[in-house]
Amino acid sequence: MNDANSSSPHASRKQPVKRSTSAPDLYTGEPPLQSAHNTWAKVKTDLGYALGPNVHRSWTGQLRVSQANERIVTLAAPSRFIASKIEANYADTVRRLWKKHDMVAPPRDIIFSATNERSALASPTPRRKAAENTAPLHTPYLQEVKSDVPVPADLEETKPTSTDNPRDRFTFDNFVVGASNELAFAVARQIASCRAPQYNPIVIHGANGMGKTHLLHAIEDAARASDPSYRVKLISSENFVSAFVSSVRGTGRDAIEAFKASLRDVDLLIIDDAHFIADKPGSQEELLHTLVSLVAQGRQILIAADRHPDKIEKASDRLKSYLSSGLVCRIGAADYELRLRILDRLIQRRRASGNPELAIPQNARDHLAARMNATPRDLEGAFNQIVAQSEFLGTPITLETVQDTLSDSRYMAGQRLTVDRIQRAVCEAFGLSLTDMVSKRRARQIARPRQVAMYLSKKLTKRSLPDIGRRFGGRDHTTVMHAVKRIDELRAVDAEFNGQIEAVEATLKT
Ligand SMILES: Nc1ncnc2c1ncn2[C@@H]1O[C@H](COP(=O)(O)OP(=O)(O)OP(=O)(O)O)[C@@H](O)[C@H]1O
Repeated sequence: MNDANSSSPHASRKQPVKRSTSAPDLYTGEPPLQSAHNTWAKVKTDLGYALGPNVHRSWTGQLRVSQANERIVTLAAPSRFIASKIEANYADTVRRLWKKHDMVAPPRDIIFSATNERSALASPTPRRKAAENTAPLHTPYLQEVKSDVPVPADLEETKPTSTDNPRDRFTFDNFVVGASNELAFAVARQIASCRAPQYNPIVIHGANGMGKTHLLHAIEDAARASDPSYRVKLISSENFVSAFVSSVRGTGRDAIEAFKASLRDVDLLIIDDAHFIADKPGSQEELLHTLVSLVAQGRQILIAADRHPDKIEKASDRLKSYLSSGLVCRIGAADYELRLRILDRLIQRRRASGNPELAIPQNARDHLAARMNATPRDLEGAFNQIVAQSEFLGTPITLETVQDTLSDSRYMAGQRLTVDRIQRAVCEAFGLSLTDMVSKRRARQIARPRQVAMYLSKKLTKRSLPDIGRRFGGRDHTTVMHAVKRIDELRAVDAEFNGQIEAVEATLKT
């Protein structure tokens, strides 16, 4: 469990641990290549949102994991041209998302190479072969922690530059503060000051893409900078679950004790995406014990989740009430003003990192901020799409190009709808709980709104009928088909009912 202690710089300095570069992942027990494939699958999904489907399909979507060891993951593109474009424009995003999905033991470097896709995927090539086949374009660090294991000479072609570090982006300075996030921001600054906890545990919640992970990383870095002896651990709940499960499956009590020690030997424990732990009772119990024990010792706990702890279905009542017992703060939707300021910050950053000439006229900015009434992540995705298009095609950004991109993209809130969002909107409109929505109950006042949600899911998302059925308590696709048909019929004959559905649709599109 060495990595679990890696948040203590002293620990790693005192006892440098030499490990085989092909050792299994300490938390999942998977071989590095398998682990990299799994992480890449998650990163790819996020890239589709972050960069937009078109950019992703043309560039990052063409990457494949070709090699991986504990420290270096090589992503291979079909050609050197594509690899170099990705390195120049999207590497930062790939590295940041990789770190997000592999918080516990991220590789130190991610390399973009041009290589023969098929042979690279067929099997991990020996090092010499890698030197022949791959042409790494860059080797930036994913984390500053130095390893005592020498980097293979063939992979140490170029040295990192400080601007390559994705963590540079997730700072307090880069976080734009507005009415919807000022409480979370103030709380984050307070936590990063490493003072004795005033509130404990602290929960920051908000919908996806609202900046929770950004704040968590900012806290982690600022706390370490302000007091290097302050031990901070930031872990996603997914990694918590994997680590816990492998410790339980590991060899005897030692593995479990090591797991516990790794999480309890900290001054600040930060857990991201806590809602993922919801339907895992064993992990929930362990998490609760960890939190109680740390709080009792005066250690600070910070949890991020996509909703208020009370609303995390399938979380135990004890966990919910414990999480709600400290300070709970919400990051709400960004208003127009905030979106405009985030956009300005994105422009500044792009100017500083490779495109000093970048110009977006005020009317195009206004349009972008006004239309992108979704999350900061969506705004960033649309911005990346517009800027990439202009950079690749060498055309200026104008109101028309922005309008064109937005109308032809999936960035608008209405097109990024999820079944979950639709279910929540319908529940709110029809005064029903989410538990009822996905329950087996067939009372009319529950079954009808459920049908409405199924109907809207079919109409407004790209999910298949079986997929939608699964998200409604494991129902069959024929049930969804029936719902779609029934709601269509009712809309045609019942104006009031039709009006209700139009109102829900309108809410979903704002
Ligand atoms: N207030 C803000 N100022 C500047 N950038 C922001 C702000 N809020 C979010 N962002 C940016 O939006 C993107 C998404 O943020 P982040 O990943 O932190 O969201 P999240 O709430 O953790 O989402 P998820 O729950 O899906 O993990 C990041 O690139 C982040 O830097």
